[in-house]
This record gives sequence, structure tokens and C-alpha cells, in this order.
Amino acid sequence: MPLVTVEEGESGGTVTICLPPLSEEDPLFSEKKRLSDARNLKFRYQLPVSSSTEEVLQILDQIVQAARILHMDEIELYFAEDDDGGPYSPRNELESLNSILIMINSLLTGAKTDIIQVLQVLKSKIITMINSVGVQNIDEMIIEKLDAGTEEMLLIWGEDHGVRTKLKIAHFKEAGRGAVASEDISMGDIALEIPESLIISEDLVRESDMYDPLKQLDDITSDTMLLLWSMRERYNSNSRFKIFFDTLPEEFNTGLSFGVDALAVLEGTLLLEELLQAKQLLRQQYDALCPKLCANHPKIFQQELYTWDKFLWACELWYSNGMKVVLSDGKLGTCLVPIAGLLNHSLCPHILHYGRVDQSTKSLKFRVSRSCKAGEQCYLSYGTFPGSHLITFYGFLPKGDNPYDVMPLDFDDCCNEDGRSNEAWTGESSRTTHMVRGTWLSKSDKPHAYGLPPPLLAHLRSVLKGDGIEQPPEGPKPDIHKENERAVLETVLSIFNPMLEGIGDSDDFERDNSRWDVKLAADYKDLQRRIISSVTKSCYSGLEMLDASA
Ligand SMILES: C[S@@+](CC[C@H](N)C(=O)[O-])C[C@H]1O[C@@H](n2cnc3c(N)ncnc32)[C@H](O)[C@@H]1O
Repeated sequence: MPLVTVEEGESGGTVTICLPPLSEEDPLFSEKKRLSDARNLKFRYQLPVSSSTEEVLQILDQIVQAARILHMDEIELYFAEDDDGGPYSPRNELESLNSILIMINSLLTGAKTDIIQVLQVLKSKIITMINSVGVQNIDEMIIEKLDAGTEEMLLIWGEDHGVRTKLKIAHFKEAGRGAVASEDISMGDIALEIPESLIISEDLVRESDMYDPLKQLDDITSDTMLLLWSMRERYNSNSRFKIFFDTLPEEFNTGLSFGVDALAVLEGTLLLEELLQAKQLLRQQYDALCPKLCANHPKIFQQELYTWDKFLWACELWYSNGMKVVLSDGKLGTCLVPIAGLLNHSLCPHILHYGRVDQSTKSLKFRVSRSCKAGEQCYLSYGTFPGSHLITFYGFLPKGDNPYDVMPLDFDDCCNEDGRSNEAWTGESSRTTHMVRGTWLSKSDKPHAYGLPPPLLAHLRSVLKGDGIEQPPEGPKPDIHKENERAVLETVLSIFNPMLEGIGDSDDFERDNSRWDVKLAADYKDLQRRIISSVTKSCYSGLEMLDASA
């Protein structure tokens, strides 16, 4: 789906700028519409060519606010406060600003002289804004060494097979290998291009002798077939991808490999349960598949290549390096993409979209959405994941404030006593799942916002008031009743105070000398403690404020 469509209109000395209208097919349509209406934002703007720079920038501010709403995801929308026009997250900001830049560039092509000036003012401001997203959000890693042995050979192999790159490989203290710009890469440029023929995809299993026995199994997915294929290919000295397999780590260090000490540190967190369940599921999958395949087809599935440890290694490989790609035949699948698999993740990435093979060039292009200077690490976005997911499947916590680090809250009371659901503001059945995140991320100045998400407050206010009708979080000012407010804050405290007790005080061991998993588990627990304490502190300040205004 194109992010932006361009409609140029010029009548009577006006430039018309159209953002794509909100689509009713967007599952978040009604909430985005409500928010844009509440803020009086439009998706079509008219700029007189005679406008002063100040006037142009004022309209641009409105355009940017509207684009931010268009590009909001569910979490950003859930936490959006009515007095905060953004930015909401580096991802949302980069998407929004890039979509406007694409539109302006397209308007500039063939524009008449009088409108070029207005468009240039817009363009230069947008470029400044994009650059400042990087400056404000990036936390650089420390390069340990640039020269990278086998990785260098992987790059040479790639270039011999049609890879084009403006990246070289470096080692970083915090993240192992990563990619660094070997020259200045400008916004919109392609940092890396991988021919489709180098992508490890389902087709390779279909072409192999494994396909016959595998396709006879019930319920086996293409992803699992490919995982089993990679377990053997890893040791195939004649593999076309030998150099790729040779550069893979011996150990992946994801949450799936946490030892007992690390798991003990996680006591009191939801992550402990998640990790144990994920591992148990993998073990069940292994037991159901590998022993039988090895017994029935010993020539194809050699027992020594299909041990539990090797299966777990392959799972970690696919979880931490797999990319969802739409191939040129239109099929979507999880693939391994040599060289691209060396890019690290950032909350403020350079590369946001990379999942579709270009039909005309039959290659996967990694285009930067913000510039990357020579020598800077070039980052990818792995997705909008909370820390628990990144630890489980990738084995790290990103630096900086992660807006997707949310704690879910399930409420049973989705309906009123008479059984009506609360459809007043959502237009859909009411949420049963709410969430919180660190209240330091809230930018609202409203006295009754408490740093908590508007839908959660609306839900609790209505449930505790007893009328069961939720106020639209962005709608007319909610009626503030002090006793109701107190009850809301006390309810939140009654959930989070026991959690804080359960998680306990900060572990007082020497982290720097601990194993990687124990240190990571302790960092995760600190983060959870910080989020929970921010919620309880905000509630206590809210209660104090209510007392003071009594
Ligand atoms: C796709 S690979 C990237 C290349 C990887 N650094 C390597 O040396 O093979 C994903 C892995 O890189 C590491 N990684 C990626 N982004 C990171 C980050 N921001 N901080 C720490 N580690 C990161 C994690 O170990 C993750 O599982």
C-alpha cells in the first residue's frame, strides 16, 4: 500500500497539498478519525504562493501533525494525549516526515517557478526535522574494530554475486557485528541491495531432497521446513551459502538460551513465564519432528546434525536473523538475507522498510529514511517490539526509551451490569486489554492525565463511577469528580504496588563480572521496576494534587 499519494493542485496562485485520506480499511480508522477531528486536522491543505515563510511553516506544522496520526500504530494511538501533537516515536516521526518529503519532491518535479519557492521552504524544513530525529534519538555504540576477517570475505562474495553496498562491517562492544556507512549515505539513497538469488527462502527446500519427506508431514509450515534445511546446510561444505554459514555465530545468546541463574533473576516478571513457555513449545516441536525424521530418513536427516542443541541454535538463528520478505513471485515468507543480517536494530533506525523484492531489478533494496554519515553505524528497524520480545528472540535490550515497552492490563469488566458493551467512543466493542508504560514518556500537561493512557483512565472512570459509559479520551473534557478520580488512582495503585513488591529491590551483585544472560536479566528487571515505580509515583502525585485542591 503506498504511504502517500500525491495530488497537485494549483489554482489562483495556491499549492494544494493532499495527504492520503484516512482509510476505512485501516483497523485503527475510527480512533485516528476521532483524534484528527478532535485536533481539527485536515488531510488537504491550501497554501497561497504569496505566503510568508512563517505562514508556510505554520501550515507545515498542521500537515506534520496530520501525517503523524496517519502513521500511528496501535500503541502510539493508545497513548496519544489530546494536548500532545507529537512526535510520538522516532519510527512514527520518520515515517511521517518521509511521506511528506516524498510528496513535496514529487510536487517539485515539473513545478512552476512561483510555487518552487514555497515547496523549497517546506522541503528544507522537513529535511532539518528528519535530521534532528536522528540527532535527538541516537545513542551511538562503540566500534571495537573495523577490519572484520570472514565478514570481509562475505562482502566480497556478495559483491561478486551482484550485491551493491555503501556499508562495511565493524565490531561493536554492545552488539557484535554491525554495518557502518563507508561513504555518506543521503536520505532516500539505497545503502544495500541484495539480489533475490542470494536470499535463502523456501524455494531452496523445494529444490532439495528434503522436500519429499517433509511435505508428507501434516501441519508442517514452510518456516519449519526451512529451519530443518538450514540445520543440514550449515555443515554442507559444498553449500552455495558456505561463506554465509561460516560467518554465523557459534552461539546466539538470546533469551531462549538463558541459564538457571538468569531465570532466577527474572523471578517476579512476566518474562520468566514467557521464556519458559517459549522453550517448552520448541522442545515439543523438536520431539515431535526430529527423532522421527532421523529414524525414517537417516540419509537425509543425519542424527548428529539434528540434536536438540542444534535445533535450538537454528531456532535462535531464524528468530534473530530471519526477515519477512515478499519475493518476486508474490509469496511472503521468512528468509535469511546474507549481509543484511549483519545490520543491528535501533529505536531510531535509518532503514524502516525492506520487505519486498523490487520487481524490476529482482533485488531487495535497503533504502535509508534518514541520512547516515560515513563511519556511522547504519541501523535497521526489526519492528516495534517490547523489551521482553527483544530479549526472548534477539537477546538484547535497545538503548533509549522504547515506546513499545508496555505492560498489559486485562480487565474482566468489559460490559456494564446490564450487559451493554461500551461502544460510546470506540465505535467498536470496548477494549478488554489496557496497558501502561513508563509515565516519563507522557508529555501531557493536563492536571488529570497522571501520565496514564487516556483509554485506561476513561475505562476506569466509567467503571468506578458505575454508569459504565466511557468518555471519549479525546472528546469533551471529562467531568472530573474527585472521589471518582481518587478511586481510579487507588485502583491503579492496587494493581501496581503488589507488582513492585513482587519484583523486589535492585539485585546487588557485580553486573560487569556476571554472565551475559544474568546481566541482561537484571537490566530487564530494572526496566520493569522503573516502569512500575513511575506508574505508582504518578498515582501518588495525582492523589496529592487532589488532596491539595480539596
Ligand atoms: C540480525 S543480527 C545482527 C548482527 C549481529 N550483531 C551479529 O553480530 O551477527 C541480530 C542480533 O544482533 C544483536 N543486536 C542487534 N541490534 C542490537 C542492539 N541494538 N543492541 C545490542 N545487540 C543488538 C543481537 O544479538 C541480535 O540477536
